[in-house]
Amino acid sequence: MAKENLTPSEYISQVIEKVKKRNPNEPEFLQAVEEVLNSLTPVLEKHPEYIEENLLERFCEPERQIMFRVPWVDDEGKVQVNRGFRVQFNGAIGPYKGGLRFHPSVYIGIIKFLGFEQILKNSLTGLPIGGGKGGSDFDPRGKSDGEIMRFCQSFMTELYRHIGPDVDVPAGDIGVGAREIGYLYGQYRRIRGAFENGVLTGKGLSYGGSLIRPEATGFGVSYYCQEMLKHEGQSFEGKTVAVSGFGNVAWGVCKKVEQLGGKVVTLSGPDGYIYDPDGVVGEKVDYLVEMLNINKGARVKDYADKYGVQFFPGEKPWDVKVDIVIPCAVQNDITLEHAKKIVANGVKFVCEAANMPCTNEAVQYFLENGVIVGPAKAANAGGVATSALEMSQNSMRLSWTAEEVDAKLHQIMVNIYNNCKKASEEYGFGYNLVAGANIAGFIKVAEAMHAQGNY
Ligand SMILES: N=C(CCC(=O)O)C(=O)O
Repeated sequence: MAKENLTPSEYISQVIEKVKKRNPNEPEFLQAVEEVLNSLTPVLEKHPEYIEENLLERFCEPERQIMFRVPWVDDEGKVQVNRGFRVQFNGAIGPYKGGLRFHPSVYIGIIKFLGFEQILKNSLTGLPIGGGKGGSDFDPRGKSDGEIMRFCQSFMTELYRHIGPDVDVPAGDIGVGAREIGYLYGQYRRIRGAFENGVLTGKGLSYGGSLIRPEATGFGVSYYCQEMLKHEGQSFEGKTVAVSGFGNVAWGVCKKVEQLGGKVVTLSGPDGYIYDPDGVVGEKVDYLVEMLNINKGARVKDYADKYGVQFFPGEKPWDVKVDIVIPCAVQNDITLEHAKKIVANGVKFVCEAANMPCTNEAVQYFLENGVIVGPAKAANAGGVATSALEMSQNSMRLSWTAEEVDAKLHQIMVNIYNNCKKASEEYGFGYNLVAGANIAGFIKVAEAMHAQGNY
């Protein structure tokens, strides 16, 4: 059928079928695409030209997918080989921008789901940044500092030819923290022969990093969740929060939730979860920073042993009766079964801090049962937004204070929340932040793609 004869929903179904066929065995990428496209029918009703110019199929196909070999030498002198990726998904509104994930689970499908989400997330920040993502199946856990450095140097020896401050600006994600960014940037500068510190974000303060960037994702999701609570006439004051993960994002959430009057009572890792009824507060939040050093092979059980709290081996924290759930670990952390337990516990707020932490079935169940869901592409945009603020500081060759950056971050998150709410209402979804985020994020990119011609 010619495109112009398709209804919006027929066109969306056709695009989803093509994405399935073109990207077999990439379930996470397909999950991300279906979740977004199924919100866009009213947008296509308003913009039939997007069907005529097949904009949606272009939106779901990365502009560029780069894959490369990463050989490196371990401490025993043996040559190891990993695979590196960079997906430059959509550059219509700015240079590609997105993290690097170093984790054994990484394959092209993971990078494409992350890159696809990043397009909409970066658009929602209101800042001029396109969507991209990269990484490797390299496992940093248990590696020495020297092995991490040699891997990063080899990874950048390939990646540098594809990136630049106005081309593609990588940053951290799972397994890539300030240390890795430092080694990556050092190799980039050595090869490029130019300072160009705007090429990576999450840098150390001594060479152009931004204050608040380490805390930004956790702070941002807390600000977004605060707006969700305000809409119901509530606040974090006296609230208990269940968090999964115990990395950088969880740390920022613990710190900001405490500042806002609440307390996080669970943390989780691959080994299980802890329950601390007194809350992960005060110096216990600082201990999280120590645990962040993955080289120590840190386990969340270490927290339970240190503070004498309950540890539940091999389990997830979704049985715990709390007021708010904020998943900060990995994709598909909350399944439909978990969602049923969370609803049965009377939880009314789920705010996604990790990327795609709930299955589509879990999100649907939450929405059907009166739970307010803050979607990851909106709620966890504080990290990349602060990365863009780092880029701004680098371009101007100046540094803002922590208070200035935190205030800008807070305002960005309030704007994102308001735009999600407004888009949802305007396009007939009522108060549905999930649909609103997809619509608000898509509209700006679609307008830019339309204006730039149908390539
Ligand atoms: N890992 C990040 C941050 C990416 C960035 O700061 O460019 C994300 O937005 O998922």
